[in-house]
Parts: sequence; structure tokens; C-alpha cells
Amino acid sequence: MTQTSSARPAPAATAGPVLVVGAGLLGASIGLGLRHLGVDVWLQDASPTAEAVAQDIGAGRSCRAAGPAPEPALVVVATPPDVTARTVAEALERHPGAVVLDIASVKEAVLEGVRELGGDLTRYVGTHPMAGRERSGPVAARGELFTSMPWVVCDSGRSSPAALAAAKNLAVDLGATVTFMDAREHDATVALISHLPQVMSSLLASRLQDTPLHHLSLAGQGLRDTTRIAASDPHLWVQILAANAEPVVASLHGVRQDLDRLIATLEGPEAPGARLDIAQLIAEGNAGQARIPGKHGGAPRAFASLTVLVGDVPGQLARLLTEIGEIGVNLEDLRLEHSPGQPVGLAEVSVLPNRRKELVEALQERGWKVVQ
Ligand SMILES: NC(=O)C1=CN([C@@H]2O[C@H](COP(=O)(O)OP(=O)(O)OC[C@H]3O[C@@H](n4cnc5c(N)ncnc54)[C@H](O)[C@@H]3O)[C@@H](O)[C@H]2O)C=CC1
Ligand SMILES: O=C(O)C(=O)Cc1ccc(O)cc1
Repeated sequence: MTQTSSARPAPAATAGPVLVVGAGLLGASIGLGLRHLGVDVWLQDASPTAEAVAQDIGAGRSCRAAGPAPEPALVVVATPPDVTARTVAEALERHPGAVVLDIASVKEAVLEGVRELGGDLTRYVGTHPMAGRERSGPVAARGELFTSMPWVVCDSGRSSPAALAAAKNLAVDLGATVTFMDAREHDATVALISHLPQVMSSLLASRLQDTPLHHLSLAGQGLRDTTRIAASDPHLWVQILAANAEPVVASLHGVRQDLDRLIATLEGPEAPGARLDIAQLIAEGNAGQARIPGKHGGAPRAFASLTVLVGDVPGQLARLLTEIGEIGVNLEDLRLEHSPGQPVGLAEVSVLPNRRKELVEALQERGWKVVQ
């Protein structure tokens, strides 16, 4: 909820007042980010509790508690997808001088809805920050949620240059990287890169429901990595999947083909060509995985990792990070694994491959136990 930097931020390009409608995870995160830049933010939510909590964490002023709110220059609709078109249309009508954006995970259904409801498409822009969490509500909000993350901006077909500029300014102010796309291309893209991962993660995790706990306690990072988003909110995902069913189904047909092929192969693992087929399937996964860009949208980079034992004592991890800095090796990624009941944690540190050996030696000299 708090910002990591205490330095004075650059002035915002977004002109307030900004009215955020839907003060949940995304709405309150946008409010926090804008407040950090000094923008005047007002919060409105169907739930009085969400609105009050969002105000309490510093995401803006509650229209109920601190209103009446001034006439907004920008309205950001951050409600669940199924009420977004209606909420956008109402905002366009209620605030004739404002640009209205939404941030719902699906774009074509919302655009169609706003069009059908007669909303002024010149002042409307659909957008989608490709950042979120597997939790909902304002308590999970983070002002820095959007930093270095993509943010898609979809012209309504009639969006004015001023409305498009407002959408771009909001994303850039919150530290995101803007990509322009039409609603149809957006929906086809997210079906593969966001909705299919959610479905696969949920299907995998649902296999674990009846697994004895002492079996689950053997799980390594692989299971945790592939099931993290299975903790997502069913209420939100039923809406996303229903609104983008067609392209998701197209992706699922591809998965079904691969599954059928794998099942057939594994039913006869000794058959000629079976092992080659299995290797091919895994290699095809390697090829797809290697195409995922690096964290900040850069080219995929192969880092070398090392695992360091960190004692379960306050300050140990901070000491490790400080010493890596002193050694002069740039930390590219860090992952912590900590098993309950274990006196040590495992810090998996990723660095450029040509710096790994030097780092391992320097850490060992300083007394750290490097296990891999
Ligand atoms: N959760 C995520 O990771 C991401 C979500 N999104 C999109 O952001 C939007 C919001 O999602 P979250 O913040 O995760 O949900 P959330 O459940 O945390 O927040 C939604 C808020 O909207 C309020 N609300 C519902 N109907 C309303 C109405 N008619 N008027 C005013 N407020 C209303 C709810 O009370 C709730 O506080 C969704 O459209 C979602 O598709 C986009 C990117 C990531
Ligand atoms: O938690 C994650 O990794 C996500 O990918 C969250 C997410 C959920 C829904 C979206 O529309 C965009 C991002």
C-alpha cells in the first residue's frame, strides 16, 4: 500500500480531479499511484466499506464521506467487467466535460455495451493494465502495481485525440508502458497470454483438492509457480471468461489437441517414436517459454541462478543482498523459498551468467553456504 520511494516524484501529466468508480484492487491501486503524484482523487464504490477502506489507505477521498466531489476531468471505471459498460455510459452522461476510461480485462464486450447504451464514444477509451494480483479488494492495492508493466489502450474507433492522450498520460504517470491495440486484437491476445494461463492454473490446482496434505508438503517451486493464479477471485474470472469465451475456446482446442497427443503417446511409451514425441512436446514448451519477454518488456534473457542458504534470523536476507551489492554483481531476480518448520530459507539469486562463478566464490569466502 505504501510507495517505496520517498523522493519527490515527477509532476503528473494527468489533470485532476480524477473520479475512480470501483475502489477495489485496481481502482484503489490507481488512486494510490495518482495520490503519490499529488493528483486530486475521488473514490466511489457500490460498497461503502470498499470506499471507506480505499480512503483509509490513502487512495483518495470517499465521495460518501468527503463529498460532494468536484466535477471530474477524468473518470476511471474500475468495476467488475459485467457492470463496466453501464457504469461507463452513466459516467459519460453524468460528467459531460470528462474523459471516461475503463480498465476491464475484456475490451470488445465493454465497447459494444457502451455503443449500445448510446455513450459518447469520442470521450471514451477502453484500457487494460496488464498488471494485477490474485487477490481482490482495496486492502490488496499497491500504488506501484503498474510500474514497468504493459498497459493496453484501445481507441473506441471515435476516441478524440484528447481522450487518447488522457488514457496514455494515466498509464505513463503510473509507470506503465503503453501499447495501442484495437479491442478485438486485445481480446484475442489476452485469451492466450492471460486467460488461458488462468484456466490452466485453475485446472491443475483443482487436481489437488483431495490430495493428502503429507503428499502436498513435498511440493517444490514448480507446483507453486504453476498454481499461484489459481487463488484468483472466481467472481471476477467467471465474468472475464464468459465475456471472452470465443478466443479462449480457440486456445483450449489447441491445448486439447496436445493433451490428446500426449495421452496417446503415454499410453504406449514403449512404442516406436513415443519417446521422441514426448521430447518434442517438452521442447515445444521450451521454445514457447523462451519467447516470453524479460520482466520489463525487454528481450528474453537467460540468467544463471545460485541458491544460498539464509538462516531464519532477522536481517539475514538484508545482509545477503547488501553483500551481493558490495561484491558488485547486479541482482537480476530473487526468489525466496521457505518451508514451514525449517530453520533456514533458500534464496535463489539470478545474475548474468558471466558473473555467477565470481559471485559464488565471493559469497563462499564471506561464509555463505551456496547449495546449487
Ligand atoms: N484483478 C486483477 O488482477 C485485474 C483486474 N482488472 C480489471 O479491473 C476491474 C476491477 O477488478 P478488481 O479491482 O480486481 O476487482 P475488485 O473486486 O477488487 O474491485 C471491484 C470493485 O468494484 C465495486 N463495484 C462493483 N459494482 C460496482 C458499481 N456498479 N459501481 C461502483 N462500484 C462497483 C466493488 O464493490 C469492488 O469494490 C475488473 O474489470 C477487472 O477485469 C484489470 C487488470 C488486472
Ligand atoms: O497475477 C497475475 O500474474 C496476473 O496476471 C493478474 C491479472 C489478472 C487479470 C488481468 O486482466 C490482468 C492481470
